[in-house]
Amino acid sequence: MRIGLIGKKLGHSFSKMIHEKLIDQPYELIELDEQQLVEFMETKAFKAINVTIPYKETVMQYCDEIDEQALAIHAVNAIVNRNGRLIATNTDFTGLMLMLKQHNIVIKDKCCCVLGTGGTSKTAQAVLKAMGAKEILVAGRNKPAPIISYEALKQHQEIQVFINATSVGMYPNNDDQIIDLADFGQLEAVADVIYNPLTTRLCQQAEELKLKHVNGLKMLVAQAKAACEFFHDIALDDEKIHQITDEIYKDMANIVIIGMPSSGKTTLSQELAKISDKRLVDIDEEIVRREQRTIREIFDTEGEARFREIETAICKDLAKQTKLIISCGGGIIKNEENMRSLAQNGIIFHIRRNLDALLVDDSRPLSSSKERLMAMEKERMPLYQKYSQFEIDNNSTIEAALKQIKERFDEVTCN
Ligand SMILES: Nc1ncnc2c1ncn2[C@@H]1O[C@H](COP(=O)(O)OP(=O)(O)OP(=O)(O)O)[C@@H](O)[C@H]1O
Ligand SMILES: O=C(O)C1=C[C@@H](O)[C@@H](O)[C@H](O)C1
Ligand SMILES: [Mg+2]
Repeated sequence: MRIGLIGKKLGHSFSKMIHEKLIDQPYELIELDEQQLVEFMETKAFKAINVTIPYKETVMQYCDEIDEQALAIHAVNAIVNRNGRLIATNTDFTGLMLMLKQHNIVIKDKCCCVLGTGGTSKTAQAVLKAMGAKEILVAGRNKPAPIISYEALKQHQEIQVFINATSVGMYPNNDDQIIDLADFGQLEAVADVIYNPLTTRLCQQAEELKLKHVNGLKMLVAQAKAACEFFHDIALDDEKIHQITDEIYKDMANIVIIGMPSSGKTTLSQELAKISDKRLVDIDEEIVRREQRTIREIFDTEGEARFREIETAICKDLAKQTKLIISCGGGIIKNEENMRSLAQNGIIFHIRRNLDALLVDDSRPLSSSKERLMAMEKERMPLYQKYSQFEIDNNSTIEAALKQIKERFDEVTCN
């Protein structure tokens, strides 16, 4: 009997990967159109299923028992077939609650606001209620009161916690952000249900403002863990949630390599690619490939400003992808926007090599003499440091630098 996830489009789902890490049992992604759904539910030819968009409400009519939470939310995401009886629950509820608790996001007696009015918003509202929120505000577009418009939200200075239950900021619209967190003086924490990108703009701003924040990957894993327990009637350790979230985070994350010209970025990126299953891309090479001309030609004919524009466009495009090793041009840090984009899915390593070892290169206008390199280092070093999570000393062997990168990468956890 089958176990898996049903939904309309499942190409991007992580559920198979997560469930197979939770328990040694096959888990299928089962795409169904509306017609196929009816047959699938009527024949009950499954042992247990998760349900995702757009069928979380539709499946309710086939269930024999639906628990209180799922009824209150009016959505089901997990169904188990017990001798022909379909028993249903909503583990998104459990997942979101676990995620908030594990990140010490206090809800009790707080004024909370859910962004969005769809199914996930209903789940979030139910969780906040169950966790004892003092007040639950809901913001949405073109909806009558009590839904608050995004424009009017600023008037609610009492908000302490936001939960983003919209898809604003989700791939491929990674630059979008639904509200400006700086408008809210009492704000303590932000939870975002989105997990692609790994860090949304909203979470990036929360980080800048030193607010507690958490992304949707943990919720996804936590709801899968609850579903797995429900399906197999077992109890799993909560620690599994952290462990699997971190594994997926590291698996998906890009490794971004920055540093001064000739500090060793390309060499180290190539070595890294040999020992990982991430795909190597070099932004400078990508520019040449897409533009069909050399960087020198772009500089000479259209100037540095135009080169930087092209670099930013390609950088943003690559930054949206996952599982890459991105070797950057030395000047990538000149534009803050580049670094914000790269940080959404990336772990950024700064390769540091002593000025004496850097190559003077006549053919490069910006590093054509020792003096120019020195001036460049003075200008850029604070930026390399500001934008990197880890600094890697590359003054010994390549192997030694590679070892540092591997060790630092192993330490990384999903926030
Ligand atoms: N630890 C090291 N030991 C010896 N040689 C090194 C070391 N690191 C880098 N190099 C050498 O320095 C030169 C520049 O390295 P590489 O091309 O990887 O740098 P880069 O940062 O990619 O430079 P660019 O800014 O041109 O892209 C290469 O010849 C490389 O072999
Ligand atoms: O994308 C997915 O794999 C899922 C998303 C949510 O709807 C979950 O409720 C569902 O169990 C799995
Ligand atoms: Mg290089």
